[in-house]
Amino acid sequence: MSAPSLKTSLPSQSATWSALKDHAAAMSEVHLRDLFAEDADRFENFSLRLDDLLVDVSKQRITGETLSLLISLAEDAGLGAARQAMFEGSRINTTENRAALHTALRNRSGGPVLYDGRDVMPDIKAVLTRMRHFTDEVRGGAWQGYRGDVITDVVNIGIGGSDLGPQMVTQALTPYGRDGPRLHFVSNVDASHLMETLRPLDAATTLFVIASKTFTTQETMTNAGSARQWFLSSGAAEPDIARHFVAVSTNADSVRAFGIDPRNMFEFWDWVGGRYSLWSAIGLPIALSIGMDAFEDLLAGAHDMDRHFLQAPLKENIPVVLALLGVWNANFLGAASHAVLPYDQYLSRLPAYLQQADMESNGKSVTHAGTAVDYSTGPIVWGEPGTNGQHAFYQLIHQGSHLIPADFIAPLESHNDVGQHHKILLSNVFAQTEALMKGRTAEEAKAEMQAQGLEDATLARLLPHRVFEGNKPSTTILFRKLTPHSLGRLIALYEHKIFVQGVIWDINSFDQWGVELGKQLANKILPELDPQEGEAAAGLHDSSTSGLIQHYRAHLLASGKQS
Ligand SMILES: O=P(O)(O)OC[C@H]1O[C@H](O)[C@H](O)[C@@H](O)[C@@H]1O
Repeated sequence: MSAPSLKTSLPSQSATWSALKDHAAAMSEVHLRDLFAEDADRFENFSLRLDDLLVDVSKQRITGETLSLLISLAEDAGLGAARQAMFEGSRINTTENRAALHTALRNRSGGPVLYDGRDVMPDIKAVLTRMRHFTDEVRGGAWQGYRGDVITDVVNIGIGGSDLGPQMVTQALTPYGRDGPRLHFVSNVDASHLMETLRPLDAATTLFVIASKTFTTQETMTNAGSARQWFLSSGAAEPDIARHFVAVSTNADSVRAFGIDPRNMFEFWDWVGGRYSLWSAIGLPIALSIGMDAFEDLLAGAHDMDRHFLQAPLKENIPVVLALLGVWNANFLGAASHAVLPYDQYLSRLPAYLQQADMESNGKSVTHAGTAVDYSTGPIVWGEPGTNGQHAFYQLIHQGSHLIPADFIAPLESHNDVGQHHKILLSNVFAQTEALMKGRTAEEAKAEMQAQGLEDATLARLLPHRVFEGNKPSTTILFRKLTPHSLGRLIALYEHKIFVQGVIWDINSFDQWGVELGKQLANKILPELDPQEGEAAAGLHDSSTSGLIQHYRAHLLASGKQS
């Protein structure tokens, strides 16, 4: 299918956008406390469910009218057709002329998915079968290292989408990975990352997964080359590389050129975006850790969310509603950022994962047609697990000068049912969302200080500091337990949320041209760092960049490390 046609006007020029602006102005004096006071069923009226997943949006600054207007905005944007186009393999990534078919990777329907008239499902299934065979062999001990040992450690070398997804998921599913090899992730080109990871490892029992969609990424190729050297310096010979290096890529030629046998390559395709690729062979480290059955549960969880996203009416559609609330908060209430606060230590990399998923997707300033937008697009995504964040940056969320909508994410059951820990954890989730919503009025703060017996003068001095405005929006996402299935569903929920926002803002969520310039300049500067190259840096750059280059070259000369 070809790309959808380009729009000629901005969404901000629509009548619905104006109506939303008027509505936001009318809502500006309304406090969340009033909305709860007016509607005893607000929780029921503004929470969404899918099986054991509960998404409570009642603490968002919305009314029924807000949601209706936002749904009109989604309809104006042609969300239904756009969603269909993505699932059906249209080339919705218009600047790279590609589809974004990550949903096919987890398609469990048994039906075909056509791309350019060809069903992609047989290729997907073939790779899944190869992944099953390989991971069974490694986990079962049939795959042996060059000295006949079982593999005890797997090092994934990749960056961005070839690192964050597998790393976040592997960590999140630690309880399911106890019978698999230990997983390590090396991404940074800073050699300290690689060397500290390799230091305790034995080359004879270590398997490297070189993960790169393009197989040209500077960091990954540099780390992979050094890992190969480390491996060979352990006493292994060139032919032993076949037992210890596998590749995950779309680029068979470069894999071969690197010296990895294409039989040890797990393929994926250009219609899988890097940040949407954990469902493909990029998920190999996940499958090595938790086993292929559990990996397929992860896919099944994502597929459940895909079906919900495709089928549920817009106002009951969880990714759609979360996307619309993000638009409301960003474009009509002025929020520039969005906090992701998982109350689950296993999900500690979720904020980092969602930073790439969201900010690389929706950090754009022109529409599909190339017109500059006059509204804000993707928010700054950040966060840390609770309760840690409460003792660090929550102060700013409660009393700072920025409006920071937050997602609180928590399972009802812990994998470590010890004492009161989980109840304490959940009591903090509920308390934080309540405090953010309600705040503390001057009367309440005064009464509390009077009860503490503070003198009038002290009370008057402290009062402004002890008042909380409240009215801070949050969403609470609860589910029974963190499992491969519930995690797959949660990730797909965020993927679709990001997609819907891209549709509303009329931006291409699937390219990342902004990353290119820095890469190009780094490649240009690298040879200039060599002091043997004369005065290479002079005149080629601005005075700051040249000055920094010269400073480093002078250091190399002075320290005698010329090359
Ligand atoms: O998988 P690779 O081709 O090595 O790419 C790794 C990453 O690098 C790029 O800079 C992109 O911005 C990311 O979207 C991508 O995930």
